[in-house]
Amino acid sequence: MGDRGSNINSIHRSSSRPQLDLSKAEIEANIDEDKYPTILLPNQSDHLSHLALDLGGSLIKLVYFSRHEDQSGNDRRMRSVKDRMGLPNRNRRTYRVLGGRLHFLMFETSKINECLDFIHSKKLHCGGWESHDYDDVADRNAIIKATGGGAYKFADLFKERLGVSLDKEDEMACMVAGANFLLKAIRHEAFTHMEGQKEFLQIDHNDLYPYLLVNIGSGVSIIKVDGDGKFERVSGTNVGGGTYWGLGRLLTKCQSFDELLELSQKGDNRNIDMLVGDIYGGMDYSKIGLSASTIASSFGKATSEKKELEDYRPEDISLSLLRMISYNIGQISHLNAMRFGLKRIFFGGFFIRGHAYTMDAISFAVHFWSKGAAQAMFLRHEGFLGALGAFMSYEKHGLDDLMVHQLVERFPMGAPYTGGKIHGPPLKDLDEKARYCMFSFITFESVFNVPVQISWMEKFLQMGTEITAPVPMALPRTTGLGGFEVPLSKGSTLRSDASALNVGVLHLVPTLEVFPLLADPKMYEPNTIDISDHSELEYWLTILAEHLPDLVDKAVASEGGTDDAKRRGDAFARAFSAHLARLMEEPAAYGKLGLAKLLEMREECLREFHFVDAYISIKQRENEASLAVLPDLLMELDSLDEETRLLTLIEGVLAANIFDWGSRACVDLYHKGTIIEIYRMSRNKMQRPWQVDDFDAFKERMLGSGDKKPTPHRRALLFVDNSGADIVLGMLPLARELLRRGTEVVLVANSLPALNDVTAKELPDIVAEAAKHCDILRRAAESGGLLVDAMTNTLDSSKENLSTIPLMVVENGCGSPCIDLRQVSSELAAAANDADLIILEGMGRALHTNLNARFKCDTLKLAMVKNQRLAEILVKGNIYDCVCKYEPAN
Ligand SMILES: Nc1ncnc2c1ncn2[C@@H]1O[C@H](COP(=O)(O)OP(=O)(O)O)[C@@H](O)[C@H]1O
Ligand SMILES: CC(C)(COP(=O)(O)O)[C@@H](O)C(=O)NCCC(=O)O
Ligand SMILES: [Mn+2]
Repeated sequence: MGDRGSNINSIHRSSSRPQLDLSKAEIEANIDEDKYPTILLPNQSDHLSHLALDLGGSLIKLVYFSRHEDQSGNDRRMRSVKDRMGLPNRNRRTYRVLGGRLHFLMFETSKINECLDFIHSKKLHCGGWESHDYDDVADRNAIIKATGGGAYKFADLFKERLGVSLDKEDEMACMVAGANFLLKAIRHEAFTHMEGQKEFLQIDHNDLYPYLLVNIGSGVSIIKVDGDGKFERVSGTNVGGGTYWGLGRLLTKCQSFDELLELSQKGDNRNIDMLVGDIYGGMDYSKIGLSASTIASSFGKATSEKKELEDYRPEDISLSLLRMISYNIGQISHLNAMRFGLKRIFFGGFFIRGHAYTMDAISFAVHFWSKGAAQAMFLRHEGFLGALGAFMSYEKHGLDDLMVHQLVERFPMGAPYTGGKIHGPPLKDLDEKARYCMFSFITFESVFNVPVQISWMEKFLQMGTEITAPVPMALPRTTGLGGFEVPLSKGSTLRSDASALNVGVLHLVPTLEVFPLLADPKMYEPNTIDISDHSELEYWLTILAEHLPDLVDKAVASEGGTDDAKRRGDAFARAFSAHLARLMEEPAAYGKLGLAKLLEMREECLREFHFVDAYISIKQRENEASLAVLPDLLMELDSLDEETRLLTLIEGVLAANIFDWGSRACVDLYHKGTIIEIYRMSRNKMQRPWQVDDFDAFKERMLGSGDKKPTPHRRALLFVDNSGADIVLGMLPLARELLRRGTEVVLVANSLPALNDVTAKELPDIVAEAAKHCDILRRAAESGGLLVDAMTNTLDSSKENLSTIPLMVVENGCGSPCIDLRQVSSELAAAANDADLIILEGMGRALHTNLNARFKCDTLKLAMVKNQRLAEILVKGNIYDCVCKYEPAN
C-alpha cells in the first residue's frame, strides 16, 4: 500500500489498453536480453489486471486477468543455461504477453450490486491496485470493455459507482471472438454429449471453419462463422433460456434456476406432454418414423379441462418445458445448419449450464432431425464466450496469439468448496457472495478498512463434513420417458457449488513450448494408460486414496509437525479425498482426465494447502546417504571394461529407480530395510533379460560392434526422476559416462517438487557434492556453470570452460511425477535443439507417460515397474520388472 497514492498524478488512464504506469521507466541493463531489453516499470503495480464484462439479460459474466508473481529466479543455473543455449527466438514477441491467470466469474444481473462490490473490492476497475486511499480519486478516465445489453443499460451505474466508462463492444463479434479463441487455444474445449457420455474433441485449427454457433442465453443467437472476425447472424429465436426460467418460475414457483433444473431431474413429462401413442392408441406412427413415445405436442395434455395447474407435478412441468425448449432450439439449429451446408454446431450460453440432460436433449434433436448428418458440440466455457471476446478486444495485450501449449488450466483444489482465499467480512455474509465467485482466490478486503483476515483454508476447516461428499446433487437416474427415444442422462452433473461450471482458472504461461523433438506433436498423447475405462479409473483412484495417509504424514512432518501443519494436513486429506470421490462419480468434472493429470492434481492440492515440499527431509537424507557411497561406486565402475561398465550403469539406473515414495509397494518395502539394503537387493535382482530389453541395440549404438567405432552423441537430455540413490547412484554415473565419451549432458528435472523427485533447483548442489569426488563431473559442471567456484572465475576461465564438455541442468516446466511434452519450459526447448539422445527415466516419465511417444532422435526409456497391475498391462510381467526400451532415430 504505502505511498502509491502519490503516483496518481502520473497515471494516464485514458485508453482501453492495459494501463501501465510509465513514470520513471527505464531500460534494464541486461546482457542476455540486449536485443529486446526488458523495460522496468518501477511504479507499476504488480497486480496489473484487466477486466471485461458481458452484461446479459439474465447474468453478468466477468473475465479478469491477474498477473503471476514473477517466479523466474535469475539464479546461477539459469544464467548459465541462457549463456549456453540462448533463448529461442520465437519466444520473443514485440509485445510480451504477461504471464498470469484468467478468471471466470458470474453474477445474476438482478444482483448487479454484488458484482459492483466485487469489482470494487478487487480493484479490478483500476487495474487491481490495492491501495485503499486510491480508489475514490483515481480512474475517472478508466475504461472497461463490456458487451451485452447491460453495457448500455448500466453505463451510468458503472460511472457513478466505480467512476469507469464502459467501452461497448458488439455482442455478436465478441461471442465469435470468444468461441474462436477457445476452440483454438484450449485443448479439449469442445465436447459431444450423447446419452450421458461426454467425449472431448480436439478440433483441428486448420479445419475449424465454417461452423454454426448457437448461443443460448436469455434469447438465442444463431451465427454462421467463417473465420476470424468473419461471421453473420443468420437467425435466432426468442424461445431461449429466459423462456425456460421465466415460464418455469411462473408454473412451478421455483426460487432459482438451479432449483428448476433440479426439479426436472425427477420429472416424467408423459403426464403433461401429448405423445404420439396418446393419439394413436398406444401405437407407433411408423410410416413417418415416429414411435409411440415421441412427443407429439409439448404440454398437449394440459388442455384437459379436468385439471388445473395445481394438479400437475412441478417436476413434470419443468422436464416438459426443458425438453420443449431444448428440442426446439436443436431443431432450429439443425435447419440453419442445413441452410448453409454446415455439419458442426457449437452450442454456448448459460442455459446449458453443464447440465447433462439439457445437452443430451439438444444433441438428440440435432441428431434426430439431421438423421445423423450434423453434430451438436458444446463448449466448456459455454457462458463466457461474449465476456472472453470483450476481453480479447483490448488491443495488444498479446493474448490473441496465445497457443494451446501456453495455457494451463487449473482447478483450485481446495477453493471450490470455500470460494477461495477470503479476506474481509464475517463468514456468514460472505457465503452468499462467494457462491458466485468461481475458482478464484477472492479477496474481499475493501469492506472494512482493516480487513479481518480469514483464509479459505480456515473457512474450509469450518465447513466440516459438508465438503466430504462433493458428489453430484442427484443420483444418476433416467429422467422421464417419452419424446424422441429417451435421452438417457447418466450422472446428472448439476451441482450447486462453484465447480458446476466446469471451468478452472486459465494460467497463461507464455514461456511454455511444445518439446521440439517430438516426432509428431499432433499425434502425441502423453498418457499410456487410458482411464476412461471405469474399472481402470477406479483402480487408480483407489491407489491414490490408499496412498493418502502416508503422504499426509510426510507432508505434516516436512513442516515440523506443528499444529498448523496438522490442520492443513487434515484439510488437504479431506479436500483431496473429496476430489477423488467427485472424479469417481464424474470423471470429466475437470475436463479430460488422464493419469498424468490425476497425479499432478495431487501435487497441486498439496501446494494449495501450502505444503511446498512434502518429501524435503526424506530427499535430503537419501541424497546424503547416497553421496556417501558414490566414490566407492565410481571406483568400482572405473575398474570395469567399457562393455561391462555400460551394462552396470544401466543396471544401476534401473535398480536405483526403486526409490520411489509414490509407489505403495515401495513404501511398504522401506519400512522393512535401510536404503542401502534395499538398493543391494534391487541390484541383485537385475538379471537379464529384462522384461523389455533393448540393451544390446543401445550398446551397439554406443560402443559399435567389431572394429566400427560409432560417433558419440553430441548432446543427451537426461530426464531424471527421484532424489537419493536414483539420481546419485543411477543417473549421475550414467551422465558421467556420456561426458567421458564426449557427449554434452543436460539433466532435465522438475521445476517444482513432486513426491521425492529431484528438482532443477536442487541439482546444482547435488552435482557439486558429487564433483568433489570426481574430476570428470567437476570439469563438466564447471563448464556448464553449475559450480560456484567456476562462476567466480568466469572471466579468466571461461574459454577453458566453454571448450570442456559441459554438464548442465534445465528445468522441465512442470511439478508432477509425469511429463506432458506438449508443455515444457522454454529452456528445455532450447536445450533440445542440439540434442540427439533422449533418456527418459522412471515410471512417471517413461511408463505412465511417454512409453509410446516417438521422438526425432535416439531415445532410451528406463524404468522399474513398481506396480503389479501396470506390470501386467504394459509389459506382461510382474512388479519390479524392468524396462529398457531403445528406439533409434528413424
Ligand atoms: N443462476 C442463474 N440464474 C438465472 N439464469 C440462469 C442461471 N444459470 C443459468 N441460467 C440460464 O442462463 C440463461 C442466461 O444465459 P446467458 O448466456 O448468461 O445469457 P444472457 O447474456 O442473456 O444473460 C438464463 O436465461 C437461464 O436460462
Ligand atoms: C507416482 C509414480 C509415477 C512415481 O514413479 P517414478 O516416476 O518415481 O518411478 C509411481 O510411484 C506410481 O505410479 N505410483 C502409484 C502406483 C502405486 O502406488 O502402486
Ligand atoms: Mn519419481
